[in-house]
Amino acid sequence: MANDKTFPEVKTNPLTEAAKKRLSRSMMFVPGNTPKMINSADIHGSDSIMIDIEDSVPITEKDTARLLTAEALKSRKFRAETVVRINHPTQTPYGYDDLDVIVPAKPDMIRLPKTEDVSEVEIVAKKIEEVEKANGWPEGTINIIVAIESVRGLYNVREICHGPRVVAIALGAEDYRADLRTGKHKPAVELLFARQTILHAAREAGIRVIDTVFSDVKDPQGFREEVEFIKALGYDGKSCIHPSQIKIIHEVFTPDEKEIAHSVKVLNSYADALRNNKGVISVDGKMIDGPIVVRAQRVVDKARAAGIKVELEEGAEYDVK
Ligand SMILES: CC(=O)SCCNC(=O)CCNC(=O)[C@H](O)C(C)(C)COP(=O)(O)OP(=O)(O)OC[C@H]1O[C@@H](n2cnc3c(N)ncnc32)[C@H](O)[C@@H]1OP(=O)(O)O
Ligand SMILES: O=C([O-])CC(=O)C(=O)O
Ligand SMILES: [Mg+2]
Repeated sequence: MANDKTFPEVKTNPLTEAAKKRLSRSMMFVPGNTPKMINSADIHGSDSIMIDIEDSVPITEKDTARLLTAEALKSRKFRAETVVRINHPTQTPYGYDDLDVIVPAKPDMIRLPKTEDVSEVEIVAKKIEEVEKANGWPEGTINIIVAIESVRGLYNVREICHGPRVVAIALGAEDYRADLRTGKHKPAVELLFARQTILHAAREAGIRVIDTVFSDVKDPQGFREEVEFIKALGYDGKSCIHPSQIKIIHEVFTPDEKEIAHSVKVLNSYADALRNNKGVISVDGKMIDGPIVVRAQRVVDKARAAGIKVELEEGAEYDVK
């Protein structure tokens, strides 16, 4: 049973509630003109599959990719969350055609790349609303993930995060680096401001936040270090381009036994303290109070979402969003 002690409300878009229950550690890009990769994508176990009809698809293949993607979505049920990256509706001549074909195929999310202004989100949201209504689907059947890939987008990020149907945001670092006129560094100092800014805007709006791709598939150690880094910043998950990167993301983002055991101890001890009218206690020599309890509950929630059984004593559960 949930404990009735309340913590500060995290503001949320109501449409995010269903989306938030999903695991969102890994989002794998799959080029939309590669039927073989689309067909096998689900077996690799990423939390989300992002079929791309934007930059991994050449102009000559846009029509094919759009139709193949729609057909795949309509003809089979994916275990993973499905996302389709469309071409931008006003920056390219392909975006409206993408929306016409992809939205009726009912992906879980549309990814709007190179988002610079909330008005662009409104174009996508309007199309989704029309299709949902025409088909009698509940509002929020299809939501939007925006990608920030330019300085202009970054400066407008707070408003974009509050755009209609926006439930998640990602950084598109390759385009962002190009716009910034910098290159790739190790560690990626050039991305720190964007990563932090996007993260803060996402938290303020109560939406999920996913980091960019790491394109060197042959450098698993470098990849792991980057995943650990963005997790430490506060990100919910990471995009990837190759199945071999999924396991690393899940290892980093799934709480381990030690972390879970400590969180359970914190929650049980705190519930016990409250029963004894104490608001602050010590567990293993460390002070425990409200914010530490919130973090412990999030560890338990993440572990359970990943399929790990975690039991807490009566009255030690919190709804921390
Ligand atoms: C800046 C940006 O916009 S980044 C986002 C856009 N980029 C993308 O979408 C790229 C996605 N990734 C890919 O296309 C590929 O991984 C590449 C081109 C990078 C490398 O491809 P390959 O050389 O075929 O990789 P590799 O041989 O190691 O693949 C091993 C297996 O995994 C499959 N695979 C590789 N990447 C993916 C993927 N992203 N999705 C699904 N399956 C994949 C291959 O089809 C292959 O399957 P098989 O063993 O059944 O033949
Ligand atoms: O969004 C991503 O991670 C991939 C991308 O388009 C970019 O880096 O420009
Ligand atoms: Mg890009």
